[in-house]
Parts: sequence; C-alpha cells; structure tokens
Amino acid sequence: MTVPADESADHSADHSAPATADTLPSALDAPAVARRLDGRRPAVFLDYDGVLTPIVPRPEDAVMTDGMRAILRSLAGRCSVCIVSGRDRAVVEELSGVDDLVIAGSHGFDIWDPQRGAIEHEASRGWEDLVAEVTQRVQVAAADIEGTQVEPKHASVALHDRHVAADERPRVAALVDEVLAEHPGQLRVTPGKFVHEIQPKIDWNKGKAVDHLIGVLDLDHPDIVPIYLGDDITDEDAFRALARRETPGLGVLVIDPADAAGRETAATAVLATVDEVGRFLDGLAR
Ligand SMILES: O=P(O)(O)OC[C@H]1O[C@H](O[C@H]2O[C@H](CO)[C@@H](O)[C@H](O)[C@H]2O)[C@H](O)[C@@H](O)[C@@H]1O
Repeated sequence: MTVPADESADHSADHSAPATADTLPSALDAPAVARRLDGRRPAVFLDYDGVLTPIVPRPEDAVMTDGMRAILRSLAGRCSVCIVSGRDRAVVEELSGVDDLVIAGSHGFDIWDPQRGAIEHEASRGWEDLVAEVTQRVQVAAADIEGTQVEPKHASVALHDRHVAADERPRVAALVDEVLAEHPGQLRVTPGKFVHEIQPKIDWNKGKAVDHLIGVLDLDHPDIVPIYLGDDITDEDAFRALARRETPGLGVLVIDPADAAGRETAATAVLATVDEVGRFLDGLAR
C-alpha cells in the first residue's frame, strides 16, 4: 500500500515520549498510518509469538496459519519483510512454514538472509560456551520443579513457568537468580510471558538488530518507512530504535485493550489481536 501524503501530518511530535497503549490510535485507522507513511513505502519487521500467532499454552503449538502465510507472501512481493523473534531461527522457520524471508532469531543474535546467508554483527559470537554451560545447568536444575519447560536456544536459554503452580514459581525465580549469581556480570534475564530468558549480558537486542538490518538490507532511504509489530517487552527496544530514527518509523504494539491502560510503550499505534495484524498486513500488501 502506498498511502498518499496527508497535508495535516504533524511531523513535529516527540515520538520518543512514553505513552500508555490506551492513548494510541489503532494501526487499522488509515489516516493515522497514512500520516506516518506519508506516501513512502513500508519495510516491515515482525515479531512472531503474539503477533503472527496467538499466545498458546505450549511454545511448540504456535503454528502460523495458512492465511497469515499467504498474507506474508503477498506482502513480501511488495516490500521488505523480516521476522524478528526471541525464538531460534530454525524454530521460526518450522512453525511459520516460511523459509524465504530474512529471519533474526534468538532476540536478533542470529540473523539469516536467504539471499546473503548469515548476517554478521558485533554480537554474533563469543558467548557460545557460556550459553551452553548455562543451558545445561538450567536443564538439570529445572527438572526438579514440576511444570517447567526449558527451551535451549542459539544465544539464550528460555525457562518457561506457565505450567508451574503459582506457589512454586518463586522457586523458578530463585533458580534464575542463582544462575545469574554464578556468572557475575555475564548474564541478564529478559522478561517475557511466563518465561525467563537467560542471555549473555551483551549490548544487543531486537532494536539493534532492526537498525543493523535497515543498514545491511539498504532500507535507509527517505522514501522507506520501517514498521515494526511486536507484543512483548523485548519489542520495546525495536519500537525505541524506530522512534529514534531521523525520520521515525511506525511501531505497532499488539495488545489486548484490557491490558492497554497500564502499559507504557514507545510504539506509535496499536492492534488488538493477531486477526487485526493480518488485516493490517493485508492492507499494506495491497
Ligand atoms: O519474540 P517472540 O517471537 O515474540 O518470542 C517470544 C517468546 O515466545 C515463545 O514463548 C511465548 O509464546 C509461547 C507460545 O505462544 C507461550 O507458550 C509462552 O508462554 C510465551 O512465553 C517462545 O517459546 C520463546 O522462546 C520466545 O522468546
């Protein structure tokens, strides 16, 4: 979709000021999106869980629908489309059934372009032994806490506690604290939805990955607007990265309206559901 320029666009707004999600327009509101696109082409960056698929009880069941896949294919025929996920890249490929898009997996640590191959960056390596050691440690210790699920990943280990009894969850948090204390200054925990993501403490995140991709994929042009859709706290790095750009991009937070009032975000618009994501992307593809 190339949206015509809107004369009334307010380009002077401070896009870095935190807002709560309930104050933001829906990205399905054409004038709001038109103002941001201002006649330029989009380049679309998409989180996976909670955006391309609904959040489901078990990570392995988050399979993308044929309908969403068709929308992505059609959108990719019109503009650049990249998936930026906390998941491992290979898992995103498997669950989405998509292997011809750029995917930044493992929170942007592991980036692959089907055309160019691996896209290297400043945090591409150096943490492998640490992640392997911590993964093993977490796997052994979590076996004692009923309901935990350990997801080993390329550059992190995810410790899920969605199915742990509420009164046992403090044990999971204590285990994470212990593991961090065993590696002073080397690890950090990234919060998620019923998951503790233990990662190397390296200054790299989805926002840095998106900025890097904009450079490598030659998308840093005045006639291209980067758009990022995400639902989680880790996606805020990407929203901030887009808001900081000389010509700010469009950050779209996918959030249940019931949770929107309490959620500060650097996004500039919202969508309520994965179905709305499909409608928004379908609109961009036309
Ligand atoms: O960056 P994302 O693509 O959004 O990935 C974030 C995490 O998503 C997955 O966990 C979450 O989704 C699961 C499936 O809906 C859900 O069962 C789980 O409770 C959520 O935390 C994934 O398993 C993680 O590795 C990703 O980091």
